[in-house]
Amino acid sequence: MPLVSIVMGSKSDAEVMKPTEEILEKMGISFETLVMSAHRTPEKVQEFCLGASARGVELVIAAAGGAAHLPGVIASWLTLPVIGVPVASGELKGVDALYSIVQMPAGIPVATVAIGAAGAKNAAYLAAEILGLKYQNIRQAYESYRRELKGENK
Ligand SMILES: Nc1c(C(=O)O)ncn1[C@@H]1O[C@H](COP(=O)(O)O)[C@@H](O)[C@H]1O
Repeated sequence: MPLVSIVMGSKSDAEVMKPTEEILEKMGISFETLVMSAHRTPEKVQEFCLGASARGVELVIAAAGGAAHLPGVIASWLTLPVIGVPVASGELKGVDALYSIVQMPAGIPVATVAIGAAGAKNAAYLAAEILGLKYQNIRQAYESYRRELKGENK
């Protein structure tokens, strides 16, 4: 059973989300990667959301570009933490996605990270921080990464 669901609006977002998968793997966090769209496949989104908690999912990382409603719609169905990753797709280069994801109405938060590669990485690190509150092995893996990072930047 995966702890984290990485959900993206299109197969075309997959490349951007590779670092997220790599970091989760490194931290020993089980995950699944799914493609679904609040616009194109709304029933699939609903089905995913209704079943997520029962399947043991504890956190969702949702990536989308353009009119990026997917993270917010997922957050509206769930009471699990949702981290939103704005993808730079199309003419507005991710600023459209950033604004769509970050400007949620009060009560339905989406923890929004930066556009693109840095955001995709930070989504995984933030997931490790959140899940590390409950899982000691994840906390240790994340703390070990932070020590490494400090060493590299001395
Ligand atoms: N923002 C959304 C949603 C959604 O929010 O439900 N569904 C697809 N998309 C985004 O459309 C962009 C272009 O998709 P295509 O490359 O498939 O045309 C992608 O970045 C996707 O995340």
